[in-house]
Amino acid sequence: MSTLATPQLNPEHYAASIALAAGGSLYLAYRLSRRAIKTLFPSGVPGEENPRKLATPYEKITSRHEDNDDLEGAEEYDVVIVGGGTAGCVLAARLSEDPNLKVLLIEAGKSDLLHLPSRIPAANPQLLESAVDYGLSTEPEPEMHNRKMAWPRGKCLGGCSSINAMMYVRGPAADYDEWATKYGATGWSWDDLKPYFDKSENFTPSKSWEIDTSTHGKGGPWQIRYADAMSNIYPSFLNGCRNIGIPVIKDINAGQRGMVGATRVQAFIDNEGRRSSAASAYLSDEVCARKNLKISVGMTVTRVIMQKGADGVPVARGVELSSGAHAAVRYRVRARKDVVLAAGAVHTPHLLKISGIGPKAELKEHGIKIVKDLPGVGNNLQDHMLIPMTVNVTRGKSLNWFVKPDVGISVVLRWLFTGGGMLCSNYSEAMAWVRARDDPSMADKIEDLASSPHEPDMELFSIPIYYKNSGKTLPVDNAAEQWSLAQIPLRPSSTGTITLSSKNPFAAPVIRANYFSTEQDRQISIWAFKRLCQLAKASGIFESWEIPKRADQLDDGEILEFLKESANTCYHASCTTMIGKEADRGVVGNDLRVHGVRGLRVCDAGVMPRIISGHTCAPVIAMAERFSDVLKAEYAAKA
Ligand SMILES: Cc1cc2nc3c(=O)[nH]c(=O)nc-3n(C[C@H](O)[C@H](O)[C@H](O)COP(=O)(O)OP(=O)(O)OC[C@H]3O[C@@H](n4cnc5c(N)ncnc54)[C@H](O)[C@@H]3O)c2cc1C
Repeated sequence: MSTLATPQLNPEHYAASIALAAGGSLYLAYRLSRRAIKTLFPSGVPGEENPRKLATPYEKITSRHEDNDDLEGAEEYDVVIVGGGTAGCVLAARLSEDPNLKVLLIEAGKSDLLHLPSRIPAANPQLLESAVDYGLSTEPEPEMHNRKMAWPRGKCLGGCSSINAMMYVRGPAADYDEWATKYGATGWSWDDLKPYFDKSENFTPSKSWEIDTSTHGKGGPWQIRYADAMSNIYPSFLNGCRNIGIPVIKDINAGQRGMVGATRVQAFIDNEGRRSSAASAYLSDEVCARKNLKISVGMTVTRVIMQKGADGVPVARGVELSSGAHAAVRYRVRARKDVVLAAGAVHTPHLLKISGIGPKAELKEHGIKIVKDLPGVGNNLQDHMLIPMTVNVTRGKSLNWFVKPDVGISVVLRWLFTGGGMLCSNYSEAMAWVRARDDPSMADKIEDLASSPHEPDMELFSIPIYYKNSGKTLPVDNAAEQWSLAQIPLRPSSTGTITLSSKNPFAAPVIRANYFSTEQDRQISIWAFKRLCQLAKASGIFESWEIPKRADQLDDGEILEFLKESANTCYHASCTTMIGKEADRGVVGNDLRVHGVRGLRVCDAGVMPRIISGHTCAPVIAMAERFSDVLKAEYAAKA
């Protein structure tokens, strides 16, 4: 009978193995805790909080300080960028690549790195109404049961890119071509912007969803990938799409013509499982160490200082800034070349008006000295809505379990130490781009407002969890398996306004979105609601209706009532300082120069001539990338 030989343990080898294992564990523990400590206590946080180091204290605030445009002795920069948000971070990083340009970036909030939830992808709903949100809301919306609707806007470095849902969507190529052909925005077509989408991007391919990566950028600062910690609902969403005739396509960002189909969502999340905001991507340690770039945080620009040039044309010579509404001292800086407003589609028109540039009647009403009567400022506000519904699905599908407090702690620790797990999810799994206008039942109800007869007018969108009140209301029942499906009407015909509540720069602007103010917008949303019902039922996991109950039995009137109650902004405010001719409500020209004044540019979501049929963050970044090159070339030509 043979016996198995027992391995002989050599005591020396044994000790060495134990030492190796202990050393390895210690090293791993060190690496893991270093990551956690670095995340909790970031070093190298960008931004100077002391204004005296960057600007010149000017005078005590008096009732007449607004009439004083004196910049004598003020600290000088070549370019002063107002707003360190999505566009502002890109501009600061790219312009300061030229060591001959002295650049100042001024941000009202502080660094996003100081606000941990901003780093955690799954914490994005918790950022709304937090310290990094301005906490704005609309006026009572007449067509939405007079609801005052919350309008989040990021107040920190990175701006909205530091608080948003991280969905990376470039938008249809035809939309950019429409900017150039229909709105005369020469230089902003797809072919003009495509190289800048690529330049900004560092795409990490996914093993679970392979795409042709040649249409993406590699080596840019902005980290893009598929969020890998997903529920198992997205295949059912795609299945439902297929079953109701929506094709599944691999990549929505490939720049193809005819961008209709369903797909998985790409996100700006880095390979450490953290949000890749415009600030974390562009304001790297290397960029922040540049001697020619200064970043002022916690300072609000209260007006642009305009002086008359020798030819009588108003010129932006600098800006005034303040640490808060009750601060006794204001500071000033001079801009030798340009002041660039990148304060976003809500605050840029606000600041222009406070600085005397806007519709004459409104400026007069608030007692503001008129520098330039420019009727387009703050008009033509365009936005998308997000309107969810929720269904109950079969077991083992939804992420409702994940927001239980006891589950939460282990999930947080996993993310903190390893950068993995459910906290890497932005809840945005899959989307479909469709054309309501192609449905024969809609032919006599709506116009085709898409940028071409092949591009989408509606987005359908999968959220693998109970979703209400922009995600702020948590699931009532963690054990329930629930799935939310949302519509985002991509081509709204309703437009709104941003106006002044007073000439106090710290007073919140007045927002009127005017959602659903056209029959077109109401009809297309009723159609999308019905389409989502079909999709849910065709998904293979549908059990029953949750919000609203009896969804598929509601008549059009009841559907409209539900939509009015449950719609929120999709946070895509745009077009308030659009590129275009002055006579057509345009505020800036193709070189983003404000009409009728010199030395003043705008670069943010406000300059879009028509809201993009997609999500707005990637377009803003690409536009800021291109505009940086435009400015650098212009300055070089004059040098
Ligand atoms: C909650 C939310 C979710 C979103 N989800 C997505 C998404 O998933 N995908 C997507 O593509 N888009 C999304 N968006 C939209 C997208 O993020 C924005 O359209 C885009 O980031 C806007 O960039 P911006 O540069 O125009 O403005 P912002 O990024 O808002 O930057 C403006 C900056 O200016 C600063 N500022 C304003 N006034 C002053 C002043 N007077 N002085 C100094 N600083 C000032 C602000 O504090 C802010 O930092 C979302 C937006 C929000 C709010």
